[in-house]
Amino acid sequence: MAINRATLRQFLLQEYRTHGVEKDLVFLLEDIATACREISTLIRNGSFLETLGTAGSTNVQGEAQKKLDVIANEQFESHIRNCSRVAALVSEEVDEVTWLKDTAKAGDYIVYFDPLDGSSNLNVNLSVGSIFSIMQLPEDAVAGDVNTVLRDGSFQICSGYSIFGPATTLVLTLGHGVHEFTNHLATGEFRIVSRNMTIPEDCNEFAINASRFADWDAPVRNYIEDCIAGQNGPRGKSFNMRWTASMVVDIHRILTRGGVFLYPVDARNRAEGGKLRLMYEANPIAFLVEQAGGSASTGTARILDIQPESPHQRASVILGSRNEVLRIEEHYRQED
Ligand SMILES: O=P(O)(O)OC[C@H]1O[C@](O)(COP(=O)(O)O)[C@@H](O)[C@@H]1O
Ligand SMILES: [Mg+2]
Ligand SMILES: [Mg+2]
Repeated sequence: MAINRATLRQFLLQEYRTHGVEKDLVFLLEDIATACREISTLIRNGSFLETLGTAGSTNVQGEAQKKLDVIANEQFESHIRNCSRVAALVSEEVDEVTWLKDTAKAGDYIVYFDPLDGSSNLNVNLSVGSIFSIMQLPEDAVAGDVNTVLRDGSFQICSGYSIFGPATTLVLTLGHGVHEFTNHLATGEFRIVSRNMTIPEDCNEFAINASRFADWDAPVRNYIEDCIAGQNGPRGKSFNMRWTASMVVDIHRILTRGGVFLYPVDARNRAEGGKLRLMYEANPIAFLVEQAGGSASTGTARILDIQPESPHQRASVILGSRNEVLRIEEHYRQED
């Protein structure tokens, strides 16, 4: 059966013609798509390749690395190296910034990535994914200087994620809306399945790890209690809850049918500044959410305005349907 859905390449070349997206970025995104396809196959065959266990090493976050965290990182790095315009890599699984060039030329790319998101779900056959963000080197860039890669999220020219679930999905933005592709198994090509994904302003579904209830600050507790109070409560409507422990999967649901996702700073993670990482989790997702008409906040500030101080810093993450995020920000204001 002929599939008259544009391939990723056809879509990207249209972006090149319509929005002047650089040809090098088109090729880089195709390399990243290939890495995602490879990772998806390695995960599906994990039981036979014996890659489902732990690697015996820890990353800069102090987390025990899964074998597939390391393998996925290698896949990303090896495919991204095909693009001669990439100057630096920032990965969740590598402590230092990886510089691919000795001299830094303004406009060259920096790729930030979480090679495997939701890794606690790996050996229980639940969906996981990868997240990436692309920025360009500033005029005053200095190769080898970590400050060169510490740009705030509004400098992103592209971000996206892939999900390795029932289908292998790729969702991305180049600053002109959010678009979803599915990997067509017979041809191995990513083909477009949804253009201009939009998050409804209102919703009745929240995603939060409720087991941390006792650690939440008052604004989050008050917001969730109001939701759980249901029809007879201050919200006058019932809410549903979902939590998959894979951020990409929770976000994909929100981009598809609305909702709000919270991983706030709380009493247990305050010392680290939160759980999720700014450069390769919060920023890329915030760019997608804003491009889809949603909001992305720390509770007190816009995530994309945060000036980073270190490549692996964490952030409070509250994002999704605009009116819910505004309501949560109002709870923080009242607290202040
Ligand atoms: O274990 P918790 O507290 O539910 O946290 C789950 C969160 O941690 C993460 O797994 C962190 O990402 P990594 O798997 O890339 O470290 C998110 O995907 C997810 O939203
Ligand atoms: Mg992650
Ligand atoms: Mg990860």
